[in-house]
Amino acid sequence: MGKKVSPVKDFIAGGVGGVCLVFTGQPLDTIKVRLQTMPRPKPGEAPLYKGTIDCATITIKKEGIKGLYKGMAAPLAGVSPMFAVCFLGFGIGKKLQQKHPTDDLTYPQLFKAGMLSGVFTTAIMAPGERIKCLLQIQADSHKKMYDGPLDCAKKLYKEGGIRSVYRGTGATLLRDVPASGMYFMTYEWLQHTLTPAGHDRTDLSVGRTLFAGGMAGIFNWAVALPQDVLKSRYQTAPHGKYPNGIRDVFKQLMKEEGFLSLYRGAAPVFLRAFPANAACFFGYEFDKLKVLSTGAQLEFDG
Ligand SMILES: CC(=O)O[C@H](CC(=O)[O-])C[N+](C)(C)C
Repeated sequence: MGKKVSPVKDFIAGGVGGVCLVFTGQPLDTIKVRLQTMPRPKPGEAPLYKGTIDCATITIKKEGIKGLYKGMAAPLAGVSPMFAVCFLGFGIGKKLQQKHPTDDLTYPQLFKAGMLSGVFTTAIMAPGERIKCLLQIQADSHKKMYDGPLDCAKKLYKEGGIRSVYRGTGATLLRDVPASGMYFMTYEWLQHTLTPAGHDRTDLSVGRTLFAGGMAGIFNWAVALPQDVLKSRYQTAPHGKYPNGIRDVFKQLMKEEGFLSLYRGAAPVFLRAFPANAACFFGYEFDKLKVLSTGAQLEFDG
């Protein structure tokens, strides 16, 4: 028999998990976006970055450690509500499929609940990612385009209204709907598999919780990476460069850089995925336990 689903507890604990994820994952996220969006070298020219370590070294040399934390204000401000909504969406997705509040769900049902969570988060994720990516690729120079997330949002709005702020929404959905399905299904599957017989999931050790969370992140990105490359390119391109959206980005990538370019940034993505998501689920479970143990009346029975 499963536990009663409480989307409100999920909302609060998800927010805490999101903050843990940003602090742990931001430097490798910056490297990922820089590798994904660097200009293609002309024949005979060296690429801007040769790989993950080269990108990290150049960034630290030119901009200091703070260069790796560039654009963090946007995900920090957005990620807490985003992960709160993400876990809330998953909770609602589960609830919608249960006939009885303590019913266990099958793995395909958990996948579907995860996909619903991906739809929920896109409203916050799409503009957050647009601003974050633009700030992350902005090298430290005197000719900075954007003076922080708010300035960036204002300038995008001035340039093309709300459509510009939300550029990349389709790509974000294409990435996060299947990825979130995978994320939550893997986490629940591993939690179930790692729980010793006769014990409850809440008894799971910290190490096993970290492992399940980290692996959920790896599975998430195994599904999300190609769409993420398209999204990063599209969201950081100059206005009007890709009139047909990510279809144009895809055609250009296939023509000029080949299929493997869809996996650009794989090293920092997978290096980040495990620790960042282990931290996220740790924050989530820890906070959920705290909320449960304080006996807070947060059940959502509607
Ligand atoms: C693409 C993304 O944001 O993935 C999240 C995990 C991570 O590594 O940032 C998970 N989720 C899509 C469920 C929000």
